[in-house]
Amino acid sequence: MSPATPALHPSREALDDLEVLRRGLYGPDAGMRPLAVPAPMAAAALEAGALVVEDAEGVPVARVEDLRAVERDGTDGLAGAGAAPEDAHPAPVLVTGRPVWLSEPSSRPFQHLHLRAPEPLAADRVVLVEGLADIPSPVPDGARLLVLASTALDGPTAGNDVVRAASAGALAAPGARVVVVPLPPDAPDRRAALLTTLGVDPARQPRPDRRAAEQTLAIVEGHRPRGVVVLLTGLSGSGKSTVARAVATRLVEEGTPVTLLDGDLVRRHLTAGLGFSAADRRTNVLRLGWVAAEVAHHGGIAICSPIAPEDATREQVRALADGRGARFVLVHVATPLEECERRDRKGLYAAARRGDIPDFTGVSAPYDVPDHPDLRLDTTGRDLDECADQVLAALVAARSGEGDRA
Ligand SMILES: Nc1ncnc2c1ncn2[C@@H]1O[C@H](COP(=O)(O)OS(=O)(=O)O)[C@@H](OP(=O)(O)O)[C@H]1O
Ligand SMILES: Nc1ncnc2c1ncn2[C@@H]1O[C@H](COP(=O)(O)OP(=O)(O)O)[C@@H](O)[C@H]1O
Repeated sequence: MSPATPALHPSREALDDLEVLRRGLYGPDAGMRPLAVPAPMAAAALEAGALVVEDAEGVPVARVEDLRAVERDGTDGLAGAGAAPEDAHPAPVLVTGRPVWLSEPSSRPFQHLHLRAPEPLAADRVVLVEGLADIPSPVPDGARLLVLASTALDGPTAGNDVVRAASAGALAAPGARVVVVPLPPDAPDRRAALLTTLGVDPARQPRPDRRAAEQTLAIVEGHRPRGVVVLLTGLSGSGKSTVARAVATRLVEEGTPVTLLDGDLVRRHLTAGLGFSAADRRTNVLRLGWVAAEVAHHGGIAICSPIAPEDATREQVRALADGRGARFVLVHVATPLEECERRDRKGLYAAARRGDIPDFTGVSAPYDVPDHPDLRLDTTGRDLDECADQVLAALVAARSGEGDRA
């Protein structure tokens, strides 16, 4: 029997690099950069001959075939092999291979601006933007603002600000356009390959007018409304994470901070070690609810997307939010089981039906349908933007007080 293929969750920089490689933006001959893999996982992966790379949401984005270990200088060999056997934390092993692309990576802020394929950018009009100070003021008409920065949902990243500011500048310049490439930092080789592919000569770039560049970014401060906890509950595959990410993305794009507590991510960090017994699920959802209520207590917006199968536990989360002076919005993502099972994005229903995953919600574990959610959303055949609009409307209503219950 062939050994199972281990799954790695690499750094955001490594995922960014894979995304740019996948789009062909480093040129046709570019290969994969080595990935740092914990030593025990590397040993298992090398034995299996392959490694699956998953993004932060657990979506498999690539399978690395023909796997081999490389030394830090790029030569073949088992990096870290010199670590003493008694070392509890042996150095990570660098591995590389041939990537076979799987699912599209999960969406993120400004994804619609990402360059998806090598494309001539009218080199004489390109302005390279690697930080706020590179954004000319005013932006020349017809400019192509090529932003080399990573954007992300999790936490304030400088990249989000840079893209927002570039977009603001481009709005005022007829014919100007912003394109984003999430180039990893400290990768001069990759930067050079990208610019060659796009036909951009950095030596011929205009010097940016650094005057008042930071002011390009309009930060709306003003009155701070009350915090909100949004709990999206529903079966696996119903669309909780996808809708939650879409809502969070909209908020980030308009400059509103948001904390996204996705079921899978929470289980990897905050509630690592818990299983899927009824008791463990309760603990999982309550811990998540507690953190969300803390975020909302300080005026923030927390969007949570666990299955949260028990009505009583969901009501406890409501009480936690109430207790911290925050508003609570319950969204039932009511996509029927048949549709969730048809989607089966992660292959879990098939495994549950085979009996490989016990206590699987909707198949072999219960789900209490909420009686009176603030919003019920069946995503079957629905446009994601419409679903996000509905959740946003409920969120905005709650934030402004309209959504309060007696
Ligand atoms: N037995 C079983 N039942 C349901 N789900 C399972 C199970 N085992 C693993 N998974 C995966 O875990 C994700 C659900 O975790 P949650 O923390 O949201 O569940 S719960 O609220 O504690 O019930 C769920 O993710 P989503 O598909 O995003 O909902 C599954 O990927
Ligand atoms: N309107 C929609 N809203 C959300 N997801 C949708 C919609 N239409 C189709 N889908 C698809 O359904 C799947 C939902 O998966 P996911 O968001 O991970 O669900 P969950 O987090 O509930 O397990 C994704 O593959 C998504 O592309």
